[in-house]
Amino acid sequence: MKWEEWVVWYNRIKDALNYSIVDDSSAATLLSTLIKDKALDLERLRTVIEGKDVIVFGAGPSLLESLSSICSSDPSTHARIRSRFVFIAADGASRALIEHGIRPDVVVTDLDGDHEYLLCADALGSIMVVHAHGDNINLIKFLVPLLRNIICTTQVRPLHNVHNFGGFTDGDRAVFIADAMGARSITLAGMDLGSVIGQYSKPKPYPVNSSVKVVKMKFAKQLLEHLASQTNARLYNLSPSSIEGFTNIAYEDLLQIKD
Ligand SMILES: Nc1ncnc2c1ncn2[C@@H]1O[C@H](COP(=O)(O)OP(=O)(O)OP(=O)(O)O)[C@@H](O)[C@H]1O
Ligand SMILES: Nc1nc2c(c(=O)[nH]1)N=C(CO)CN2
Ligand SMILES: [Mg+2]
Repeated sequence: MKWEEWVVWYNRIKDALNYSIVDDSSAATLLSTLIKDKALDLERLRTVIEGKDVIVFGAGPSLLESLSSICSSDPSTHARIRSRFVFIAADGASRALIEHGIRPDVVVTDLDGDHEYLLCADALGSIMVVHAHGDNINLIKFLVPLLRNIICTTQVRPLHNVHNFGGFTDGDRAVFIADAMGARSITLAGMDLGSVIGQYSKPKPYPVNSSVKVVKMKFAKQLLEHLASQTNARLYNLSPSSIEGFTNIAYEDLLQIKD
């Protein structure tokens, strides 16, 4: 999504959730300064995703069912899925993948997922797409120096080494990133959205089913439906949620996705 289009969404989200553009911008500048030229070249991410079929794993209640289906498949099916699809984990979902013995190819995070599993994913070689905002400045200071395979994003105006592909929550931002990197198809798993917050969405400083989280999920759904109206990528959804433009499919259909 181009900046001119994204800034309209950003202002809507900022106003609804009372975010500070000053704090969001300070976080981006901090991340840019911390990372200097340590960030991975964007071509590294494009090489992983361009022309490929991607699964974006969110931390919703249906995540475990999708992972169990993948892991309980016969070995040849499991191997075919693993070789054909790029696995992108949205923050807290990275813990579920690693617990199931699956290394995410990419993790999209604002660093409020389980730190042990974020650091583990980085150590396993996952590309860590780290998002800066006004409410994770301390997490940036603590975790970014510990990460090796890092690409940076912001939700305000991009900098030379901090990108803005659009998207708001880790899950929908992951879809925007996959689309920007030229994914052939994007399938959602664990992207239930709605008001029931999945167990892998690490407890934040608010009760799990808070109104804030529900507002975030609403914006995520609106953004995904907007992306669906613009992208050339084929869009599918293993989650039970209904997201306009994403075709609901059963796990058994996953390998039937045509290019
Ligand atoms: N029902 C759900 N519960 C939790 N996460 C969900 C759900 N449906 C979709 N997701 C996706 O999984 C991602 C999990 O990441 P994470 O728990 O870190 O949330 P987040 O984006 O950082 O939001 P928050 O700031 O509230 O933590 C979310 O960004 C969201 O897009
Ligand atoms: N300022 C601010 N921005 C965000 C926040 C948040 O809590 N505060 N949470 C997000 C979810 O990934 C994305 N962006
Ligand atoms: Mg997060």
